[in-house]
This record gives sequence, C-alpha cells and structure tokens, in this order.
Amino acid sequence: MKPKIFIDGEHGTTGLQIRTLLAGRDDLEVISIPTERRKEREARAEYLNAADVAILCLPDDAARESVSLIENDTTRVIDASTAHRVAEGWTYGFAEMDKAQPAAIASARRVANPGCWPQGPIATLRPLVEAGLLPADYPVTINGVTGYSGGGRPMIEDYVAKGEDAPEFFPYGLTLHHKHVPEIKAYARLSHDPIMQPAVGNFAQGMLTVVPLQLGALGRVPRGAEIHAAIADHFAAIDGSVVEVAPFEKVERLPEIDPERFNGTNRMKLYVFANDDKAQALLVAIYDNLGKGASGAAVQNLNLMLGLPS
Ligand SMILES: NC(=O)C1=CN([C@@H]2O[C@H](COP(=O)(O)OP(=O)(O)OC[C@H]3O[C@@H](n4cnc5c(N)ncnc54)[C@H](OP(=O)(O)O)[C@@H]3O)[C@@H](O)[C@H]2O)C=CC1
Ligand SMILES: CC(=O)N[C@@H](CCC(=O)OP(=O)(O)O)C(=O)O
Repeated sequence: MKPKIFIDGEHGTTGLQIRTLLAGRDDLEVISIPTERRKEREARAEYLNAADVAILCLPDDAARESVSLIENDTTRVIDASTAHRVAEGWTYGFAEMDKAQPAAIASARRVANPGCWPQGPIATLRPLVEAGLLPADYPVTINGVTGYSGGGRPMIEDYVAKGEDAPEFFPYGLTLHHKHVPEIKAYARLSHDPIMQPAVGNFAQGMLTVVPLQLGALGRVPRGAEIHAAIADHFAAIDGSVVEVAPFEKVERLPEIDPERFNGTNRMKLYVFANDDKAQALLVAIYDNLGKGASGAAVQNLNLMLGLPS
C-alpha cells in the first residue's frame, strides 16, 4: 500500500507548491479534501486521521487545531507553520543542521518544518558556535531580503494588485519581535536573541540572508579561512546534504549573489566573505523561500520519514 499524504491547506502558497512537487510521484497517494469542506473541522479530522503523513500548510492556530484533531498513533505530521518549532516532542526539520538530524527526522512522529528566514543563519552560525569560533553570547544581527511570496497569499495579492506601485524594497520587523527569533536562537545555539532585520523585495520568490560578524570584539580572533573551513567541514559531514558551501574567495562583487538564483529548487548555497585586516566577516546564504525555505524542505522531510529517495 502506498503511504497516504494529506496536505492540510493545499490551496495556499506552501501547500500548492508541495502538491506540485508531489504531482509526479507514484510511490505516494495524495488524498485531497473537497475544496468547499477544507475549513470544516469534521472533514479535516477525517482526512488527518486517514493519512500516514499530514503536512500542515496553515496559519499557526489552524495548525495547532489540526494536531489536536489527530486521534490515532499512526498519523505522522510535518508542520510548515511556526507553531511547533521549539515545542517539546517535535523534531526540527532542518536535515543539514546536524549529523544526527536526518535520522532524527526519519524516526520522528512530529516534525516542525523550519521557517524560511532561520535556515540560512542557522546553517552558517551553528557550525561556528559548535567549533568554538563564535561564543554562544555573540550579539548576532541577521539582515536579508525575501520575495513577497514569503508573506503568503495576502502579500502576494497585495503586490499583484499594486503592480508598478508596489515598493521595490521595504524593511520590516521593526518592533524586533520577529516570529523566527526563538528557533534561530535555539538551533544556532545562541544564548541571546539575535536581531532580525528582514526586508521584502519586489520579486515573487527567493531569499538571501546576511550575518555580519565583528570578529575584533572576540578574545581570539578567527581568520576568514578558519570560519569558512568550519562551515565547509560541517556540511561535508552531512549525508545527503542539499547545502553547498562556495569556495572562500576575496572578491568585491559576485554576480551570483542573487536571491532568486535557486528559485524552483531545494538548493542552498553558503558564502563566507572576510577582511582579516579589519577582523570582519559576512556569512551569506541564498535559497528559495518556497523551496528549501518551505515546500522543498517539507518534501525532503517527507522522504526521510518514509525512507524514500529524495
Ligand atoms: N510563504 C512562505 O515563504 C512560507 C510559509 N510558511 C508557513 O506555512 C504556512 C502556510 O503559509 P502560506 O502557504 O504562505 O500561507 P497562505 O496564506 O498562502 O495559505 C494558507 C492556507 O491555509 C488555509 N487556511 C487558513 N485557515 C484555515 C483553516 N482554519 N482550516 C483549513 N485551511 C485554512 C488558507 O485557505 P484560504 O486561503 O481559503 O483562507 C490557505 O489555503 C504558514 O504557517 C507559514 O508561516 C513556512 C515557510 C515559508
Ligand atoms: C515576507 C514575510 O512576511 N515573511 C514572513 C516569513 C515567512 C513565513 O511565512 O514564515 P515561516 O517561514 O515561519 O512560515 C515573516 O517574516 O514573518
């Protein structure tokens, strides 16, 4: 029997992309709720309990409700929302975060798919904290830009409606309460909240994160090549990693530093730039907010959970 997959919220931005990614698969059966019943509790409960894996592509409250509607021990869950990312009993679905993570995801009953913003910063910071090159209390700031699909259907509709009047670039998160701070702090192994300084650009999808480092403030100042080696060594040790680490280069500009570069893929590429004389470095990550940032990671986790090839 093929595993049954239910995408709760399959008509939203993330759900639709997962539906598309699974469309050609004959090793799975996708069970779809009738559109007119998609928000009925009873109908969702029926589909959730019939599924081997339920993928929740819903706002946080609706995702919590879906989990509460599961009454059996057999339905496994991948939650794409923010609801369970630092919750007890949930496994964080960033497979490349740690050598042990693919096996942890494979055996988990509850997987919290990571947020789009956190994956780049976690990918670059965690190896440095683990290698002792950055202390856990380093005051981290995260800059970056995402396509407007990061705001889900409401933001997409707003940008499309505004057309040429849509802003080219706007920073947000100005109250310093961004919803991704707790998971970045937890999984990058930081002891303090990082500052999140996100922005939306006038393009549909793709994202770029930048973590600037003032290394001169540290007791022992690591050189750029050391920082790069720690990150490259981390990812070289991860089985099946979709994360690539660019060679360490000293360049003023690099045309491939483009947030849309990996759109439509599950790839992520990391870069380290440094100026050793100034004891400064930049950690850059590029990926698709809807790919590795959401639906691509969900499908990667689904394959791991079912023991299927990616
Ligand atoms: N967009 C992104 O880049 C990323 C999004 N995510 C997360 O994925 C989740 C979904 O986001 P996204 O796809 O962007 O959002 P969308 O707004 O595009 O889609 C949400 C979907 O959920 C449906 N929905 C809302 N309430 C209920 C309910 N009570 N019962 C059933 N269905 C419901 C909506 O239906 P309707 O439209 O009919 O109201 C819609 O189809 C969110 O938690 C988001 O944080 C995660 C990573 C990245
Ligand atoms: C542009 C925009 O608003 N982006 C959202 C993040 C995208 C998203 O939906 O967050 P998750 O990855 O946690 O699901 C935000 O910054 O809150």
